[in-house]
Amino acid sequence: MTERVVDVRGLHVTLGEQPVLHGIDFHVDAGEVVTLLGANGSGKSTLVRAVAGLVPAAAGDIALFGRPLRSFREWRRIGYVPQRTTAAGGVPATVKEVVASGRLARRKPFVPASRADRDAVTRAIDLVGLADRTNDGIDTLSGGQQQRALIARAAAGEPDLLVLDEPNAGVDIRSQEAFARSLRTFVASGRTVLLVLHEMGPLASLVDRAVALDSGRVVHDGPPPGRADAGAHEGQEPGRAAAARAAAGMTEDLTPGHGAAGVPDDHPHSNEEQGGPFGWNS
Ligand SMILES: Nc1ncnc2c1ncn2[C@@H]1O[C@H](COP(=O)(O)OP(=O)(O)OP(=O)(O)O)[C@@H](O)[C@H]1O
Repeated sequence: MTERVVDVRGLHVTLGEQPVLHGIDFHVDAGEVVTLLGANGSGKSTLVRAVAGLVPAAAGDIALFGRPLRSFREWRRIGYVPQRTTAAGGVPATVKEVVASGRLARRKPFVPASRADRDAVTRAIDLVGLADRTNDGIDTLSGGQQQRALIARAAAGEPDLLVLDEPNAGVDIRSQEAFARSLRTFVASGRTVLLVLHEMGPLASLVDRAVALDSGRVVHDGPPPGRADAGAHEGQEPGRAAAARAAAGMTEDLTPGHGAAGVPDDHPHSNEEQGGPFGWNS
């Protein structure tokens, strides 16, 4: 049976005085790539932050890898990349140092990095296509490259679930494509991804399922918008997805012509990169 990696039931979240999520039911199964979509302020970041244990639930339940959040301790199984932050942060650090910091949860305290730690860092840097920038200062990288370094930092911990909040926001198309390639390698090893997106862009062919939020409620859970079977999923009558999409304020960017339609043959689960050059299976 497929493992349920994220299981959210009846989740309510209130921030300050404001109710933000209103009874969210939502799940991610092992090996899935699930995207959260929706207009600004619909609650996407709040939902992933709740899943990452960063904001408390007012009501409802969240389970990770089959364990209730309150007793979940295996945080090293989760790599979380928050919404765009600068990787530099005023600290003079190289790409390698930033990425290596993502390995700390796997290391024993006060013991030098093992061969496995060093290899994991090298693989993560390769994964996001920054091998030629390994020893460069993080502040010399473009915004998109810094974002890739943060993704590599999350990947260095070899998580089973990668949670990414708008990894492509403000990122140049070259970095978006590099990220899509690295994500394809990551999911080819059966790992799981939950990500917030505004536009699917080069990631369209990787996404298995889209969950759209509108004002803190789920209004669509099924094939990504624009895909041929969208709206005919889980008993939804055709056309409902389009209505949900409109309600969620989604634009034509998510519709055919922007890559969401016509899923190419190189879908991750049948991908020639199976196992990957970076050893995600190891
Ligand atoms: N710390 C906070 N205190 C009070 N309200 C907040 C807080 N953080 C977010 N909100 C509100 O919660 C709602 C959902 O915000 P959230 O950031 O989750 O939406 P989003 O869908 O991720 O938006 P965006 O696409 O702009 O990032 C918004 O109305 C926002 O103003």
